[in-house]
Amino acid sequence: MAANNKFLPEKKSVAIVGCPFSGGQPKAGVDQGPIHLVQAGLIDQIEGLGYEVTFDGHHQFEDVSALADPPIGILKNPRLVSKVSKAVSEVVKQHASNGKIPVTIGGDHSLAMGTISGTLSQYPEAVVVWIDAHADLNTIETTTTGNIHGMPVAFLLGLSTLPEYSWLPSSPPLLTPSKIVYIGLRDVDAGEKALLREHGIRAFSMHEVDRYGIGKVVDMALDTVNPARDKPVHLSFDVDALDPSVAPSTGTPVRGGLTFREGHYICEAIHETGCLVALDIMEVNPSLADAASVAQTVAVGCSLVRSALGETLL
Ligand SMILES: NC(=[NH2+])NCCC[C@H](N)C(=O)O
Ligand SMILES: [Mn+2]
Ligand SMILES: [Mn+2]
Repeated sequence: MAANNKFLPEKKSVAIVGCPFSGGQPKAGVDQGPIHLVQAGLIDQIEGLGYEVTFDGHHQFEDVSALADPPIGILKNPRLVSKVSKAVSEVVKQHASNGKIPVTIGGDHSLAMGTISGTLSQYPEAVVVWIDAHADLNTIETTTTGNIHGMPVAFLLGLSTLPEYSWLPSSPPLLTPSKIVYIGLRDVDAGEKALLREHGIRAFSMHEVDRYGIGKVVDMALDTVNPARDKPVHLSFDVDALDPSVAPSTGTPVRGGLTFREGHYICEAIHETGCLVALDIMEVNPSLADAASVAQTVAVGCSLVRSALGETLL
């Protein structure tokens, strides 16, 4: 039985935002992630939890894919990523303003610029729980790859600004360092470590998961950003937070990740707060493994969504 939500109408409704987009990173296939998640029955599964589900088909990005888009510095596809995220931001805000929980299925994690800005424009007091092996905090100055999926948090915090991203407010930014917390980190670039320290951004790496256990880590993480459990929560879940043995088919796997249960526990515990207002499931790439591993990764994407929306074990 799903817990009552503190911010949403009693009639439970979810809007699926399907984002077949891969422009924030170089590997083909992550744009097929949302198609696989829907084909695996995600919508029926959410309806099975008692939600009314809106899904108007996957987002069509073709009008922007033909765009002339030379690199800015070493940033790849900078205009394309910006336009797509801006469109996603508007859709997410629209669904949120209608009292629905936007569940965005990616697609690469650059999309979180869109989803989180959409949530914050509807709920300015919302906090972000970011589950990832990576901090995705590189700025234009610190990125060594130029892949924008490693940079969305820096844009959201206003640490990176470009005229091409002027739709994203930077002074003041929508997101501030005290409103985001990370769980699952284990592959953080040197520049990102410096930024985490400099801005006092709270992060629970796999080291803390090992030391305290996931139950305590989620409590501590929520205590830092949402101590009274009275603020809306946006959960942005990169499936590479999970160990590659659990979610093998993703673009930047890193060993030593969350177990199946640790990942699902995070989603269950966020659901139990009654504060979840938006969810992202990102970086499922169905072309990077054998069929069984792809099916396993897609199934885990679906089950994380169900856990965050109130599926319980008993
Ligand atoms: N969303 C992701 N999987 N991000 C991986 C980022 C990897 C690396 N830190 C970079 O900046 O490129
Ligand atoms: Mn990641
Ligand atoms: Mn990520």
